[in-house]
Amino acid sequence: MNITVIGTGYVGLVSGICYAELGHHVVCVDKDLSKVEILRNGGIPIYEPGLQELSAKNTAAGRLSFTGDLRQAVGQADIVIIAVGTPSLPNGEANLSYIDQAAVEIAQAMNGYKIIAVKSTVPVGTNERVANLIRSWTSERFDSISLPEFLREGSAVQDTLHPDRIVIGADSQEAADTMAELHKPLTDQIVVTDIRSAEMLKYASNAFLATKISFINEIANICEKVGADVTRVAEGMGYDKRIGHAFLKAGIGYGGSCFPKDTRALIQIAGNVDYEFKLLRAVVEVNQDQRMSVIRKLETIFDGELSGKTIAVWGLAFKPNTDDVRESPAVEIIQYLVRSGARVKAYDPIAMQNFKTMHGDNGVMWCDDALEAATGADALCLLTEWEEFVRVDLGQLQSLLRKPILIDGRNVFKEEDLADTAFIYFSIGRPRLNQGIKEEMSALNG
Ligand SMILES: NC(=O)c1ccc[n+]([C@@H]2O[C@H](COP(=O)([O-])OP(=O)(O)OC[C@H]3O[C@@H](n4cnc5c(N)ncnc54)[C@H](O)[C@@H]3O)[C@@H](O)[C@H]2O)c1
Ligand SMILES: O=c1ccn([C@@H]2O[C@H](COP(=O)(O)OP(=O)(O)O[C@H]3O[C@H](CO)[C@@H](O)[C@H](O)[C@H]3O)[C@@H](O)[C@H]2O)c(=O)[nH]1
Repeated sequence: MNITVIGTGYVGLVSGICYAELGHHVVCVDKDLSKVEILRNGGIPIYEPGLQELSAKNTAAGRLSFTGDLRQAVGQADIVIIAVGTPSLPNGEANLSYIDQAAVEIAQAMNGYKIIAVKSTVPVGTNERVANLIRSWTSERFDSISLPEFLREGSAVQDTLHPDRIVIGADSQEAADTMAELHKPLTDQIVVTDIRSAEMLKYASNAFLATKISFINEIANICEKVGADVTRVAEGMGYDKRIGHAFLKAGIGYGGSCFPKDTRALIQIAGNVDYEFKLLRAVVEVNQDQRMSVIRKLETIFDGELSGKTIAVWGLAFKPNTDDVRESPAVEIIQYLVRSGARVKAYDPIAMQNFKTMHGDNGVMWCDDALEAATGADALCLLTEWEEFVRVDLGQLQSLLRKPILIDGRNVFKEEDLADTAFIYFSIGRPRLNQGIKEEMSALNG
């Protein structure tokens, strides 16, 4: 098959490279020519484990190429996949301007029958909108396919080559069969449905996972008050096959380019048909508040006074193994600390440059390694569970901090890790591990 993918963000790039890996001829198009340049030179504009090697292999095999020339790339395609961004508008609705623009550009480049698949996450009805737009520009035949993507950043290659399922929304049996054939080497679990159900299925999946996270975070908050351990609670719950272990890790809430925007968009999708999605509104509200749990703990420790304190921050990415800082909890936490007059020393193994580019310097002191950030700090907040943080020598860390205060926003340390240390340690929903009772704090503050 000749496949053209529009957009070389996470989804376009990873899926394009993986279709090439399956033996298809793939052209990835981006209007951002600086990305095309990086890709053509063998680079990858995002940090995603395993992607560079796969890209190099398939480019060398002559199956994969990158271009800014959408017209030519569409002209030679049997299947065109739209994978452009659908960011939030100020009211939470999905911004469809990139989708619309891509649709018009595809229409103008049509030179015969093609399948046009939308991989971007789009509100119900968007595939029809795309089809109508294309029809208004060209009389060439085409079939629309909704092809929602379920990859996770940080494990995107694995997720794409070994997906739990492929969802194909179609109103043409022939086009659905072609798409099923294309994805057959990846999984037997291919769900073929109508287009609107496929569009809804994507939002429902993300909203459900976000709900699990907010649920366990609320359980964690109650655990803190009643003396229970949320990690044991989640473990025990997870053995129930109807519940499962996944997405029950309590922490500082979900971030990233998908859950926050897609939960907001689904609330709007419901609102547009006069349905108030009360449960999802609460999920979003809980998530927003959860970010502040780190701040609340710091304020308790320092008697409400963060001004003049030096706070080390470990982790800026919204999760490990990615350089993505879009809607990362670290953004609001750092901004709050800076506003409160604290001096912030921050470190992330991969995401520091992205953070500076997107959110500016913020008066933060950027550090070259984790221990440099911790040195001389009055407290350390761990916000992303990067492996190098999990493996830190806690004895050495303790000796470098001015005060041995550790706020673990991701519950990475266990009781035995802390046993021989004098850390004043706070995590999420594990009050028995919260070392550092009020008297110790008074002594420290005094
Ligand atoms: N990031 C993820 O992990 C993920 C996973 C599943 C689904 N999604 C969904 O996939 C979509 C894309 O997400 P992303 O994170 O890959 O996006 P992104 O914003 O990182 O990248 C989109 C790319 O498309 C390019 N683009 C926009 N309009 C174009 C046009 N007309 N012609 C050529 N290129 C164009 C942009 O320059 C950009 O490089 C979104 O709807 C998102 O919700 C994302
Ligand atoms: O138990 C958990 C699991 C995740 N998270 C947080 O949730 C966010 C999202 O994590 P994850 O889902 O792993 O990352 P994404 O790359 O955003 O992937 C989600 O969003 C994508 C875009 O729609 C979908 O394709 C994926 O299926 C969906 O998992 C991160 O901030 C995590 O720290 C938790 O707090 N607790």
